[in-house]
Amino acid sequence: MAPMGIRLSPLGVAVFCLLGLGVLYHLYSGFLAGRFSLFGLGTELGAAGPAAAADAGAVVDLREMLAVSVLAAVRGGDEVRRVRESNVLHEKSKGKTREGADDKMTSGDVLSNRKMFYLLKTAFPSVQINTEEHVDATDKEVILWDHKIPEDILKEITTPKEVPAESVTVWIDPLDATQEYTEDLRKYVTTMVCVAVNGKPVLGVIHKPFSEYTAWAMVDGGSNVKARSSYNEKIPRIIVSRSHSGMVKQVALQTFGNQTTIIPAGGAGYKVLALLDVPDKSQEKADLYIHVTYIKKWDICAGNAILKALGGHMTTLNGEEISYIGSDGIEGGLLASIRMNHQALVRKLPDLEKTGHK
Ligand SMILES: Nc1ncnc2c1ncn2[C@@H]1O[C@H](COP(=O)(O)O)[C@@H](OP(=O)(O)O)[C@H]1O
Ligand SMILES: [Mg+2]
Repeated sequence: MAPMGIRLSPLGVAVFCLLGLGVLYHLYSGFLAGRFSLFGLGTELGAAGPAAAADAGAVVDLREMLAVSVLAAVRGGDEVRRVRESNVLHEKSKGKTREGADDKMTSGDVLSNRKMFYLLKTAFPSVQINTEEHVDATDKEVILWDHKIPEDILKEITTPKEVPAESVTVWIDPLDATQEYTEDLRKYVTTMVCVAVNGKPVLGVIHKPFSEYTAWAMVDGGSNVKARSSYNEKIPRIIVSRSHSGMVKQVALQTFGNQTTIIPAGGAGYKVLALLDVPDKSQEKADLYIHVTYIKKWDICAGNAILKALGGHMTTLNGEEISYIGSDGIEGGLLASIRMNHQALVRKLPDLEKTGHK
């Protein structure tokens, strides 16, 4: 304690205050410098790790994301086509599915993945991107987007649609129907991009590299594809997996009767397009898409977004909506329909857990 009777000099107090302010300034400017350097590193950290590393208040425009997603699907598709035409696929197995099928990968998957991932990551460094194939950080490719939004998108979606970057999850499937790709069944092959906002599918792109057809849609935005004018709800033609079918045929026939036509086909993207009015000649048409085995979110998110944008539905077989955040896969099978009473279809289907049809 200061002894009694000592008087504080006003000059001393002023010097003391100035020193204090200096210390505070020093500390605070260091903090700000740290913040700014983190912003500068946003791209680097974002590419290597979670989106949380980038700036927290960033927003992204979904219309721009759609433009880049279409470009990514087309560029990825160019790789898919180039590798197939070279006939050097470097096919290998990543492991087995739960049912014991080979989970295949080719150079087409890897090179398409690289193009698609880096195009999206460079344009939107702060968003979370989940992709089917491993991204090799040492084999980075910076592909710049020219910031041009194609006319057909501008015509349908007339205003920007901004959302917080941290609410966005992108799902990339660089080559859907890899099994069929290795068998040279080209019509089934697609590349897909999906954008989910808070786990809800909002933007979907499905591109067919061999017929150069692209379908895109944004929920509450617009689309370049539409539903067909009629569907057969009573005796539907049902499109199902040809290489991961499980008990799907039994489930379909048990639910809709023996008159029902079952169309085995490759690729989840192809099967969603089968429900729509697609001009591509190699595209079969169906009324329903059913899948009963485990499936990954990059296989289904784009189709889910497109169906939703057009007023259709994609749910688990129990009718539950699928959340596109968190785990990579879904357990409850898949039912996709459009212009039908989806919940009535769900009620018709047997409970797979009880019937042992899973
Ligand atoms: N039981 C399962 N386990 C893992 N992946 C599955 C699966 N059933 C389907 N898929 C994947 O879902 C996509 C569509 O399957 P299908 O053609 O059999 O309908 C394929 O994606 P990829 O080709 O992208 O791997 C396939 O690998
Ligand atoms: Mg797939």
